[in-house]
Amino acid sequence: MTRFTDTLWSSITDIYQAIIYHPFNEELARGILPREKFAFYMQQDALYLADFARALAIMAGRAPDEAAIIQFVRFAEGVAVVERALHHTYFREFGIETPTRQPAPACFTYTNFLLATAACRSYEEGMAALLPCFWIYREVGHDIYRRAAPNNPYQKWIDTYAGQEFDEVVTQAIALTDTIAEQASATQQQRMRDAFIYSARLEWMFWDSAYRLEQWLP
Ligand SMILES: Cc1ncc(CO)c(N)n1
Ligand SMILES: Cc1ncsc1CCO
Repeated sequence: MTRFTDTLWSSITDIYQAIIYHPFNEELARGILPREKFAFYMQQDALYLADFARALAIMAGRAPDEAAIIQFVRFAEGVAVVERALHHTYFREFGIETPTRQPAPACFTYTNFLLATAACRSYEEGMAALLPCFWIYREVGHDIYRRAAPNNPYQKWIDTYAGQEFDEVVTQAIALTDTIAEQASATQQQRMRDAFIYSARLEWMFWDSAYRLEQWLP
């Protein structure tokens, strides 16, 4: 049986390919991504994850039953744990004492899309907007893990997203999305598809932004 989420994934295969072959991820896998670009990415990602956790917490407040409330609260907690472990390790390594407080355009666009969707659109759309954050990172993590150069300076990042723990969380997020979609109207399902695609595009933009060390103009 084809799950709703299978059709979501099929709709972003071109975006996913663009992500996998983006020079940021190619160079990260080969261990030759300039440290400056990874540091930029990490700083933006710290801002991103804080808002991602907020969006998950909003969804917890909107969830229709206890099981879903607990799921979203756990997701939010997991994000905070990863944020602390991963980012603080790399910040120490890069000698970053005060991480930036200024989101670059791609981060700003993405986090505000997630927060606005979680808060103001339907619960179904909120779920669909949040799903690529989980799912794309698992696939990218696995893909990079398979082709990663030995002694990769970014191995800890790769292991986080290629690991079993993250895999289990992502499987739960996909299952929850299918449960929500089963009860959704055709109109809501279409809105879920749209939200999923927007987030997938914004994922690509986030990596592209880091690769270009994107700044506000003006
Ligand atoms: C931009 C972005 N999307 C998704 C994840 C995975 O949670 C992350 N760390 N950063
Ligand atoms: C999606 C995601 N990103 C970092 S941790 C995590 C799972 C939170 O439980």
